[in-house]
Amino acid sequence: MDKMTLNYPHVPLRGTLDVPGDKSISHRAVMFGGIAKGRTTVSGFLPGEDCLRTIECFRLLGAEISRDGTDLVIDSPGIGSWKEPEDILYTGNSGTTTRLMLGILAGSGVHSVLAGDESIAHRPMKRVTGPLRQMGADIRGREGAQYTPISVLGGPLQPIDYEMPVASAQVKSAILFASMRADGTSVIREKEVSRDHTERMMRNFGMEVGTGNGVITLRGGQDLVPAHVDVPGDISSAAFFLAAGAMVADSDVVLRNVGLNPTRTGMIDVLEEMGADFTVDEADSDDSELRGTVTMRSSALKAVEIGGELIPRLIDEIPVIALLATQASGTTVVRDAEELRVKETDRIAAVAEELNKLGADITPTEDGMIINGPTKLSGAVLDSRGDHRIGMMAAVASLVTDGPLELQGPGCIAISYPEFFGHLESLRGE
Ligand SMILES: O=C(O)C1=C[C@@H](OP(=O)(O)O)[C@@H](O)[C@H](O)C1
Ligand SMILES: C=C(OP(=O)(O)O)C(=O)O
Repeated sequence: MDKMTLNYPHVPLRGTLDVPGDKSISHRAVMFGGIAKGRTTVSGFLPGEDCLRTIECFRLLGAEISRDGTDLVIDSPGIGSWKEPEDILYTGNSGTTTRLMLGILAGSGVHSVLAGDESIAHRPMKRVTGPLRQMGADIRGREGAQYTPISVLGGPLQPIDYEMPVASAQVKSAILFASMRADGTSVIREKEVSRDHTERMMRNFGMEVGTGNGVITLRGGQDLVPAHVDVPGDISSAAFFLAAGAMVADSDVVLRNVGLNPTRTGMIDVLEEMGADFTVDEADSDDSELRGTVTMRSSALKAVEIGGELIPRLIDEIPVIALLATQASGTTVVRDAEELRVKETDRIAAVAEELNKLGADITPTEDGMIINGPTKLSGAVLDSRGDHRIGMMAAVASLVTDGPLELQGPGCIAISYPEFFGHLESLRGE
């Protein structure tokens, strides 16, 4: 297994970073570009492993995808003229690819089989295959289509009126993609609003979609007009350096091009409540996805309570927020976050067990964790468990440990942030 020794505690972080492209938006740009007939171009695309899996799926379906300088160019015959893939659609470690492709393929004209890595094979899929079957989709898979491998025989679909049982943009987006091909108008009702990149991108590609008060309405059969997508930086990647800048003494970090879609900025709200010293400057843009520069300086931090509607707005940031809480004074409580148990790893167990090896005081609960701070952290051997966000949390933890930290399995970080270690070194002045 790959491993590395991180031995740079307590050095102030200083400098400016351009945050790499948003993973959720990069996936969706390829998906809309692959569905629409004609040429779609994408700037700021994230070349992370998960997004590359999405590209490979669309190549097998007959889209030509190439690079033109820094832009990604997608030439597609359109969903109506896809070819039947000659191989399985391999989704790797990517839940977003797996779940959204299910919704897209359900209303296509092809037969396909989806499978991913060992982590994907244990992530629940019935949350998607259930409503898709209600729409008439022909889907088969392991344990009643709960787990991959899953096969989809694309065909005609009926519209659905669906109340979301979990706050999940992946479930919502899969149903929206299927609804695009359904014969009639579908309605999706969310109790807690999840990231809305799919809805925004539908408008980008010339579609009409109704949104407001947690209700999304979409008429099936609309034409897509290929478009240009300008992907903002990923706030979920920026989160690691926002946390590092806030907790490593004497730091001053400028993060440019951070995506500021309000359905994603829960961490900004939490940093404010913790007493972090930062400014946000929104950039002028006529794009539907807000973006801007965040400047973070280190300061004393205090504990927070995190739960309810905030959770979907910061779900992927909870590992690094937990690390931050180990350096804040007081007891931080995270609740309503049981979804963390079905991510790439069980992130409640992984965060508590790994950070406690450094001397943190974290008690896992059914739906979150209780973190007592501040605690002094000391170097130890941590394991990413193949989960990119746990790997990056551990690497950022090494900035505040006494003594070196050995990280086992750092390679998975390329899933969402291939430039992570280069960026970390540049902030340390190397
Ligand atoms: O739609 C998306 O792009 C994502 C939605 C979230 O998952 P859920 O929909 O399972 O909450 C998030 O954790 C994941 O990293 C990306
Ligand atoms: C949960 C994540 O991604 P996915 O569900 O696409 O694997 C993540 O990036 O933290």
